[in-house]
Amino acid sequence: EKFTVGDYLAERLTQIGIHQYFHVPGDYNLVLLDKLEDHSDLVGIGCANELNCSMAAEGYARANGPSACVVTFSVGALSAFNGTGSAYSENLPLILISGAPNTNDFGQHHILHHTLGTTDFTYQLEMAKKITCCAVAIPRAADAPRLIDRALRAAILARKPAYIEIPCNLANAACVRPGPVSAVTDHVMSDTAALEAAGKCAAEYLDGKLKPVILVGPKLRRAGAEKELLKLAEAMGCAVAVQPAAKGMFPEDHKQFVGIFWGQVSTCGAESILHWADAILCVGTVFNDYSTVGWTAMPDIPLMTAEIDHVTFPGAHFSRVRLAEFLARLATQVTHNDSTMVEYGRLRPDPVLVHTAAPGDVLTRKETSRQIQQLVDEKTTVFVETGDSWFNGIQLKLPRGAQFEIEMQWGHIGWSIPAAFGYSIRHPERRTIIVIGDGSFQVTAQEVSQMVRYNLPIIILLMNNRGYTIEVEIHDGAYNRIKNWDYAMLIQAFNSTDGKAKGLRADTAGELADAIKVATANKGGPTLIECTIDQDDCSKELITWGHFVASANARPPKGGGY
Ligand SMILES: Cc1ncc(Cn2nnc(CCOP(=O)(O)OP(=O)(O)O)c2C)c(N)n1
Ligand SMILES: [Mg+2]
Repeated sequence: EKFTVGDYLAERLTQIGIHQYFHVPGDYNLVLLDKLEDHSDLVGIGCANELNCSMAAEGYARANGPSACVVTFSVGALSAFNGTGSAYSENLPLILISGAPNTNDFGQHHILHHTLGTTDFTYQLEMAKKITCCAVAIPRAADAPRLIDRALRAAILARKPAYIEIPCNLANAACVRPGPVSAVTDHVMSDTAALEAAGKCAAEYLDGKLKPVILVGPKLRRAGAEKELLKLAEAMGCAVAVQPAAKGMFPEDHKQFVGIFWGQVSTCGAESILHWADAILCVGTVFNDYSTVGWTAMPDIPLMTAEIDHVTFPGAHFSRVRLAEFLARLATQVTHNDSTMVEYGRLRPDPVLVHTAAPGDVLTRKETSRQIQQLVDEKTTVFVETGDSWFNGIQLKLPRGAQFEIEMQWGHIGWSIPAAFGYSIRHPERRTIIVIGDGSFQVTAQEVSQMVRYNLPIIILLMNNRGYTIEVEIHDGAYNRIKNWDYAMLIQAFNSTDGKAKGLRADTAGELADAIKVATANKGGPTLIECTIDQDDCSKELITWGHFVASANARPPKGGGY
């Protein structure tokens, strides 16, 4: 049996830990899909469209590390670019694989279907170069091993997406078998001298401070350094705050957890201790306009930042220092200093009494959050979608083991439906819950049908506040109104004759409680619960945050702009 380029790719994908890949077929990738399907350790998962396919791969990557999305040329890839952009901005090694025109058509002035109708087919590779850390197009079968290995290795080292373009007549072309996978997966370890120096300098720097704290950012998990961070935090004994995009990356039941630091919309009084500190060790942090509440919550002291592959603090920079190794090294050298925890003990806000609505009460956002909170246990992963769901989700208390997924950097509405689907394909043993607004749901609703097909008991809490409320709070206009759907009924449509999904609607607190009982009992498929809440029932955090983001967007151009 001839070993081919498609077999080479299939073998490498399984070797780097991918066992399910997401695809939408098209005539430029059918032979390639045959090859991937032939591999005994690979399972192809079909999606309704390439946007959702790429977002499913993005969600799979959150659970697995590497992930793969296989699409057809141009009409497929350009939609998949959106999930690729999400993977880039969220630091996930998604491998975007696209079929491409027959090599005999290149340079022959042939006009081909699915292309722009010109004889230049290079535009897709050029675009892919901008949104990946490595983009390759295989020109001949002999080049396939070198180029495929280069792209996969780049993605794994950088935790960024890579792009591989395979002409439709090369997938089945003869190819050599791959060499040891360590050539692709072995990490570049820290430079020992740099690691040594960084640990020593950082320990001295922190020793010179009276009240150091740690701020955890979303790149911590991408660097695989959560365990080392926990050890360092316990060695220091200081307060640990978490950025909203990193929620769940430090245990919230830990005695040193002081809340989500998000400026004026922080939780548990985290901002009070961040502002009191005289040193902030920022681990994998991302300070963007949303996480700094329109630039109003940038810490105002010089920062010490530990990144995936370097460390900097006032007067120092150390390259080639891998985050996990740096944190482990520092934990052995740092002096215990719990001054910020002592102070936090005096600042910690009193626990808020959460009101329990009566069963007949009209359903509110707060009551919905209270009931969702009861669903979250150590085996639960909560996906929160762009919208007021961000603010409601951030308030959830995560028990040890509970996971939280959010897409605050890319912020593509609708991401959570396909992403949670992809995540759940990799972690069917976890309870996956999605908290999503009506506007976002309308973007990618089709992928609920894959949850039906694969009998995934995902619970979707659809917060129907009749429109784009997060946008209303930033800047309102008629464009923020949308057509309402019968969301519960839509789920019946996805069932057709054989599905096990349930679509429910809750107008009162009692109906929500009953619906949640039905959802947790429904093991054969997804359950969507449409929570009808008042259009103005949105979090005060969103309103506050919206004001600052709106004014950040409204800053006039420098020098009058002409
Ligand atoms: C792909 C994409 N297109 C447009 C936007 C802008 N945007 N951000 N949030 C929204 C509205 C979200 O509305 P919902 O999901 O209903 O959420 P809430 O009403 O805020 O609970 C838009 C239209 C976006 N974030 N992503
Ligand atoms: Mg809405």
